[in-house]
Amino acid sequence: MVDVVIDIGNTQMKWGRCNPTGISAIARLDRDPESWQQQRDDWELRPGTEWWLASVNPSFTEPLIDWLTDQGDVVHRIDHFRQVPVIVDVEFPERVGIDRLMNAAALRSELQPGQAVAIVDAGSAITVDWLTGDGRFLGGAILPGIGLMARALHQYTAALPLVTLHRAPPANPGRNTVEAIERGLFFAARSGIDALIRGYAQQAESPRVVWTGGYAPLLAQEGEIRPDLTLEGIRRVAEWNA
Ligand SMILES: Nc1ncnc2c1ncn2[C@@H]1O[C@H](COP(=O)(O)OP(=O)(O)O)[C@@H](O)[C@H]1O
Ligand SMILES: CC(C)(COP(=O)(O)O)[C@@H](O)C(=O)NCCC(=O)O
Ligand SMILES: [K+]
Repeated sequence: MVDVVIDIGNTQMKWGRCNPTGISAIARLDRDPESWQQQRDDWELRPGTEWWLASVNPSFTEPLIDWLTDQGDVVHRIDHFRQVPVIVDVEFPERVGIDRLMNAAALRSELQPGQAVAIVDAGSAITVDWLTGDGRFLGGAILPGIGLMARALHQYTAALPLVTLHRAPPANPGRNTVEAIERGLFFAARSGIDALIRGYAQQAESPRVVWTGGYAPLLAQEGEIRPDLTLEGIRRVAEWNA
């Protein structure tokens, strides 16, 4: 059974309540067990609930697994590329973040021969990955996410404030420090992603572009936003492995 899927990233964990055909509800949670209890109650989960979990952040994961086990639940982990129905064509398949492979798994059944997919996951880090039309994951790029860049600028300089990016800034020159940082954060991310997709595309037909992650709505231009892409990949891999 696949009752709930969990995607544990470096900033947040996402829970997806599953029904036989897909994900019917999503919750974003932090490290606080009280919020887990609240969500478990809201979804009326009973002891024996089966959870399928993929994580890139062990410090988040162990306390959650202990807590779920204490509730009488069953936790299955997806933590190996061999559980995933894509060919992982990189130097060290076992080192690829499992979230990146879950995104690829989510798209596996939608692939069209000859049409590659660029997968942009904009969370704590940004990943820009390449999945061929015949289901090969070819790797990609990892760059700092917007929040991470903002914190780095603040933490490693004397004068720069911590800036939160709420909306896409225009490309005119910023007339104060905050405006200047907003432009820097946004265009570093967007232009980097653009350049990568264009670069990859020189080797193939122009790709389909699929966006996910907390910052996808801010950054996405062409292509589709799929907020639950990673959870959907976990659900599919869980169904294959259950
Ligand atoms: N609608 C949103 N819901 C949740 N997080 C959001 C949203 N919009 C932007 N964010 C930001 O996205 C980040 C989390 O993105 P996410 O993809 O969940 O990261 P990760 O997988 O690395 O934990 C947070 O820093 C949060 O500030
Ligand atoms: C690149 C990541 C940090 C992204 O994590 P996220 O931003 O989703 O929290 C994660 O996929 C990871 O830890 N990867 C391991 C190295 C690799 O993918 O090659
Ligand atoms: K990410």
